[in-house]
Amino acid sequence: MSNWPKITKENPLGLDDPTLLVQNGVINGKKVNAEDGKTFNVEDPATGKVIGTCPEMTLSDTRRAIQVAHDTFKTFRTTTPAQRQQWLANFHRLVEDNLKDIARLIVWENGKSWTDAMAEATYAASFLSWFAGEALRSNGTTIPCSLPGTRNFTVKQPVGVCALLVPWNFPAAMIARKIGPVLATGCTAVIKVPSETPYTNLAIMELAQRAGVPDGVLNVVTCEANLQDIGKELTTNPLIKKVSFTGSTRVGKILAANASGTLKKMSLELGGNAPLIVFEDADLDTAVAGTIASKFRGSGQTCVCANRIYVHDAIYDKFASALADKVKQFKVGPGFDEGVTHGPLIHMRQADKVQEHVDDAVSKGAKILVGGKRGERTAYFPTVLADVSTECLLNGEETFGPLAALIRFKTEEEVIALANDSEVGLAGYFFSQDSDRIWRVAEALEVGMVGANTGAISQAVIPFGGIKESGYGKEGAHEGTEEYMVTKLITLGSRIKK
Ligand SMILES: NC(=O)c1ccc[n+]([C@@H]2O[C@H](COP(=O)([O-])OP(=O)(O)OC[C@H]3O[C@@H](n4cnc5c(N)ncnc54)[C@H](O)[C@@H]3O)[C@@H](O)[C@H]2O)c1
Ligand SMILES: O=CCCC(=O)O
Repeated sequence: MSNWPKITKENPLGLDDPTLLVQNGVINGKKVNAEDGKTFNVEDPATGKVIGTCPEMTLSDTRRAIQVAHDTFKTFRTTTPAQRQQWLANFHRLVEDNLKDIARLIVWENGKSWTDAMAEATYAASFLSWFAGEALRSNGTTIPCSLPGTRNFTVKQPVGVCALLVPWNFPAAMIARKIGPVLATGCTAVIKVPSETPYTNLAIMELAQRAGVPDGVLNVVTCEANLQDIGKELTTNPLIKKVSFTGSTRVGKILAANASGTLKKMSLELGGNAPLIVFEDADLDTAVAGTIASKFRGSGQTCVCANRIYVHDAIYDKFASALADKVKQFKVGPGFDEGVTHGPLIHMRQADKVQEHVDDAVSKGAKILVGGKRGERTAYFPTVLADVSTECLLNGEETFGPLAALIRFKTEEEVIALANDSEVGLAGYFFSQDSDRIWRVAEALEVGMVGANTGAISQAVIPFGGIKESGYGKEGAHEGTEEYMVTKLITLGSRIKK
């Protein structure tokens, strides 16, 4: 069955609800253009065709959005948890009702396959339902006193105005993971959406408004050329009290340096370079399925994608051939095409990087088992490389593309050292049926998240985030709510007895 939407002049992206295509920023609940009227183009990565425009918002537009979020915080912080839970529950229902349109927007601007896009839309909705519950769980504590005649309490309060900088690789799920706790805790936000994928973000904002979220709580800035100035404003303006960024480690460091001037609370979900280890005692089918789930999601453009795949010498050839057989069955093409399993990459430079990593590995002795070449425009054929050396570029930086690089190892000690030899530590995976080894390796891997006998870890209920240069702070789970709150101590004395 083809997933191509029915396109007309009035409904150029073929949405069931064409009013979900919003081509404006949002300030104080109003759809706005840039103050100077400038726009930038949004393209379909599969064809390079322009699918619409968005305002090239400016520094003064951004300052206006920040002021509105600041003013709105004064009242929004006083709303009850039950009221905010209701807004989030309505919002969740509206996203569920419009999953197909959200998936269509993801395919149009990010390029994902239809199956991947539907999975992302569903994943996005799950954050709203989780954080609807979290709105009711912002409990403080009572603490036994060590000072006579006093009592200690803590209360959780919203941190204030948040700057949310979201990436293009999960245009629905990442904004949902950040605005869920903003709404649950009573914060307000200015959201800088990526120039590659603004429409999915803006459709979700439209649904938030329809769910009853008050004007001024969620404000959206769209920009392309003005990115650096706006990024700086959002991380230096004193009215902003928290910054949450998902993107590259390079940009995360710039933003953290900016934010240090006013000591903002920060969450950074940055690059990964995930090791995936297949031990000699792994169940082969589980290991192959887990590797595919981890490596090829979003055509490899996921921060938790396996990047270095270490396979024990004793099962190396069997594993390599089983993985290659599965990858040969993938179909690459525009995300709406029938049977397409993997869409194009987001940019030409992303496809160039995959080619660079393949060429480098081959020049150092790797063999191409499948793929190893580009498709139409930004597309890259899912690739399996065998006999990859530990000296290749991909050992030091994530490919962020559909390249499975198989590296041979002989001992557990050796492979743990290789896996941990990285500046980043977001996710790590391994496959083994030995329960002692499962605990030993899970505890030894220097990462924020471990998948043992699975390649799929992402859920709204888990504390998602890394260590080392993969950043700090967690998203999702109760930890993800805590990131948007501050703990205030109240010590209550009693009247002195005469
Ligand atoms: N952790 C993730 O989920 C994630 C997402 C996207 C990209 N990446 C990493 O980044 C690499 C390159 O992707 P890219 O070319 O989009 O990366 P990039 O570093 O240019 O940009 C990453 C994100 O940061 C934003 N950004 C860039 N400069 C900014 C600034 N000065 N102020 C504020 N925001 C800014 C961009 O809009 C984008 O959303 C990928 O190969 C991958 O390693 C990681
Ligand atoms: O790539 C960033 C996040 C992906 C995920 O939540 O699984």
